[in-house]
Amino acid sequence: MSDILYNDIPSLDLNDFRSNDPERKAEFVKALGDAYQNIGFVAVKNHGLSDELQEKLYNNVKEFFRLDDEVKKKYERPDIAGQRGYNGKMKEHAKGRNVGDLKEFYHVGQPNDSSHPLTDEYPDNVWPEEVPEFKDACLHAFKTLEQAGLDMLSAIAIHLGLPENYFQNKASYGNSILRAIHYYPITNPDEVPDDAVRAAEHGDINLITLLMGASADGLQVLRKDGKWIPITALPDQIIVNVGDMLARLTNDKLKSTIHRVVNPPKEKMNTSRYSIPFFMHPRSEMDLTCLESCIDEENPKQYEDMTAGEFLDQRLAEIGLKK
Ligand SMILES: O=C(O)CCC(=O)C(=O)O
Ligand SMILES: [Fe+2]
Repeated sequence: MSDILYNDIPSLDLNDFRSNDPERKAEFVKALGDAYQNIGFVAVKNHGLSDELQEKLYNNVKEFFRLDDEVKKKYERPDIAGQRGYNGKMKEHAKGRNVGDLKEFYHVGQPNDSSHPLTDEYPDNVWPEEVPEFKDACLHAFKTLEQAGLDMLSAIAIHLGLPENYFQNKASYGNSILRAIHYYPITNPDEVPDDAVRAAEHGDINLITLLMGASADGLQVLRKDGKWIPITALPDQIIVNVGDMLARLTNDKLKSTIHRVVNPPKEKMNTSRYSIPFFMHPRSEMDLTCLESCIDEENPKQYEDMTAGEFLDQRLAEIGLKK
């Protein structure tokens, strides 16, 4: 299985897993496990986000990014490493790089829930007063993607031989982030640094990422033979990929595959691209120590023991968001 070179990422139907038909469920888990041990990415339909919700979300996100930079800057929160609110152009760079990405983005985190004991762990969300429906659309998408993510993690747990509910109390009400990204138009390509790109190659930090909007050109994944494969999701699919936290926990049995967003050709540099990833994080206290079942003579332990919170802090410093 691990020798296969995919030309495209596998497509799955989340309703197969959500059905009570043991055969459909088992086939879903098998296909997911095979894909995650190989290329680390799948495309998934029946994720629960309706067309109406996606349209409402994108309309509000576009309206926000159309505001003047001076207005958007009111919503910056450098004191919390930009983990809520607006992050300006070229602020973030991939680990190991100095040049910032050609993007601006807005972070929405776990909403406060006074009935939850962890509510004080999370900073308050920031909402733009100029776009009144932004809040409602983001929170609705957050909760829908969180549920889809929990279902994906149940399937991953089964694949790993863990109890189906292994991730539930670790990843429900976790430190997840919905990130609305605007890859802004470049009117004068000569003005940006030669090596600046929309999103330089990177692995995601979190457990899994659920990505809305990969139907637009630009996203590519690095296949293990070194070839970049363009991702072309259908409009009714989201992309779900393994992040570095899940790779750590599984001692790289599940692959956090390097990916990037390339610039359009010069004549199209003055166009926008939007995407909305949901970075599914566990609660900060989750222990990411490699699972014993993923360590053997052929696969010696790759990572030191760390909690999710410690790993996140380390990475935020490495990508320029935390000083
Ligand atoms: O914009 C995309 O299609 C992907 C973005 C991404 O990889 C990220 O934000 O981690
Ligand atoms: Fe990413």
